[in-house]
Order: sequence, then C-alpha cells, then structure tokens
Amino acid sequence: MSRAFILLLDSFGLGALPDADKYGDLDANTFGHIAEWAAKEGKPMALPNLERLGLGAAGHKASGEWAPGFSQRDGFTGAWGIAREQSTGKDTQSGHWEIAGVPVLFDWGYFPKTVPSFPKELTDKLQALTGVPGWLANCHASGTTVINDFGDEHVATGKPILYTSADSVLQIAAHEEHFGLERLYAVCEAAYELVKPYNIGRVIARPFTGANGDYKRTSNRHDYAVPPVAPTLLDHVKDAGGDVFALGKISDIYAGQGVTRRILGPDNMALFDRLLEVADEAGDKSLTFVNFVDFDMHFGHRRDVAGYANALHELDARLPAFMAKLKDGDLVVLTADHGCDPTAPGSDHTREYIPMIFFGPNVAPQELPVADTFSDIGATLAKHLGVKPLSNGIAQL
Ligand SMILES: O=P(O)(O)O[C@H]1O[C@H](CO)[C@@H](O)[C@H]1O
Ligand SMILES: [Mn+2]
Ligand SMILES: [Mn+2]
Repeated sequence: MSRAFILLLDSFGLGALPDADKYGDLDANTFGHIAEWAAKEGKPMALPNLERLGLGAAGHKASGEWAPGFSQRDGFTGAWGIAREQSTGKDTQSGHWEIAGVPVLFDWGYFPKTVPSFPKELTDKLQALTGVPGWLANCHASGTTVINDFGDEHVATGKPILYTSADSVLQIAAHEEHFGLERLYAVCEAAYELVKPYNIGRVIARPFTGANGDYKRTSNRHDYAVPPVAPTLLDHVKDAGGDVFALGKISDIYAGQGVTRRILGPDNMALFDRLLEVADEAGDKSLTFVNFVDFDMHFGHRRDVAGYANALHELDARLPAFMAKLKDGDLVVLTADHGCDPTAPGSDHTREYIPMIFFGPNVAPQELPVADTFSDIGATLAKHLGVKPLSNGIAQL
C-alpha cells in the first residue's frame, strides 16, 4: 500500500531566490523574518515538530541564516531540502502547477499598476453583458482595504468593486445582500470568458457583508481559474485509479482537473480536521493535497506578522496527530507555493525558495540537494505511488 500527502502552507517561503531582484524581492524571507520578529518581541518561535523534520536546516540552506529560535543542527527525522521555482511568476497557480509537474513557462497577462488598471474595452464589454451600472476602484489594491474604501459607494450605487494585484487576477468584490451572491458569481463567469484574450490566470469573486464603512469578506469566495495546460500529478493519480482528495483551495487551483473529491473548510484548523479524517479513509494509490490558505490570505497579504507566527504555532502543534495516523508506505511532503513575507513592503507575494520536506514511516532522514524545480516534489510522489512519471522534475527519493 502506498499513499501520498501534500501539506502546502500557502506562501511559506524560506528566503529569496537567486532571481528575486527581478521581482523586487531581494530581501524577502517569509520564515526567517517572522522568526526574527518573534525573537525581537521576546517570544521566540518554537515549532518543535517542524524543526525536528528539518525546517530550521532548510531555512538555513535557503537563506544562509539560522532562524532565531531554531537550535537543532542534526538528528533530523525528515528528508529535508528546498526547491527553486522554474515558472516565471510568483503566483499560486504557477507554484501549484509546477509542484504537480507543469511549470508555467509562458507569461501570464497582468493588469498595470495604473488607475484605471483594466482596459476600457474589457470593462465596457463586461458592463454591457451584465447590466451593472459601472465600476468602482479599478486599480491594484489589497482586498480587505478596498471593500472598506468603496463599500459605502458600492451599496449606494450598485457598482461592483473591481481590483487586481501583482498576480494574474481580476477580482470582483460585491455585497452579498445588496448586490447578491449569485449575481456576483454570474458577473465573474462573464468576466472569466472576457479575460481569456488577456491571458489572465483567475477571476475571483470576493463577496462581503457589513454596513457603514465596516465591511468583512465572507467565506463564499469563488475562483474561476484557467485549467492546467498539461496533465498534472493529479491527473496521473486519477488515471491510475487512485483517489485525489483536494482540500481547501486545491480543486479551484487546478480547475477541478484530476480531482476526485473536493473538501472545503473555513480555516486552517478546520482543514486540518478534514485532513485527519481523510488520513483514516484514503486508500492505496491515493493523493491527499491540502492547501492551508490562511497563511497567505489572512497574514501574508495583510502583512500581519504576529498572526502568521501564531498560525505556524497552531499547525505545528497539530502535526503529531497527523503523524500518528500515518501507515507503512505513506509519504508526506510539507511545502509551499511562493513566499509572502509579512515584513516586506506592499501586500504582494515574494519570489522565494519553498520547503521540500518529506517524511513518513519509511523515509530515511537526509539532506536533499537543492531542487531546480518545484516539480521534483510531484516527481517524487509519482514515483512513490507508481503512477505515470511527470514530464518535468526528477524524483528526490
Ligand atoms: O488582497 P486580496 O484580495 O486578499 O488578494 C490576494 O489574493 C489574490 C489571490 O490569491 C492575490 O492575487 C492577492 O491579490
Ligand atoms: Mn498561494
Ligand atoms: Mn496570495
């Protein structure tokens, strides 16, 4: 019996990649800077389970620095390493697809950092198709800020809030009750068709509630993503008859391609609960892929260092419960999809190394060579499961 698990901590980078200067991210180090901040606050990070697997050593390998609070230098229990991104972007889709064997070697389209950010032709067409009275914002923005800046005007006029970021995205925010959730989804579906010529990765519906300048996003976010451009690890597992359990955002990121079970949860800890359930249920040749999005969505983009540190502590504390459920023949990898250093300027992702830490009952502890592509992760799991090898990446174990 062989099973595979991917635990992906969304945005948990370990330090700037050699080409990070091209992205304005020369000094980025999500993990290291959080640990430095915690030490300065007088409450050093303690992630004993992740540290034992080799997290501190992987951070050192990526950045040349030992993160404060991480004193273990040997005797690690995981096969630990780091991986470089081959894709040209630093977005979620590129990171996830590359892990699964499909690096994004073409350039996504991006909307410029101007006001308006979106081409008039596009917004005019979308307005005509959907009948909305016009648009608000139409710029680069942080999603939690933009709904408070424009929420009152949106409620008064019925104009949706349109914004983007350094990622290849078009995001539409609208009030769940005043504008209507289904209506927002319909506008996003129309937008998804219209952005195709612009090579945009995702349209995201961002519903919110609240009143009088005080608005909060709801969990009814919905992503309309371009499907992977070639078969991924998920497809190979499904084609071989294995189950592919997609927890959290995973199904959306691969546009449902190769997924046999889509399991959602409102936050990291709820997703961890689901992971424990799936660990009991998953059978031979299965892939269980979970994306812990709070790191990115609630803390990285929001530049909330304390929140990020706390979320890491919460996850670390629950790892033993997951490890207790592992069986002979299980292979787990702990990884990320890009960085989002909460101490960096702005609110965007950062171009960083990702952790590539394998563990499981049969994994021999060792230091792995730096992977030239995130695809080494998927290639290792494909070999472990005995499914069709990926067209990119080499097996590290
Ligand atoms: O600021 P919010 O709306 O959270 O947006 C973030 O979430 C988007 C998709 O993950 C990213 O492109 C980034 O802009
Ligand atoms: Mn991400
Ligand atoms: Mn993000």
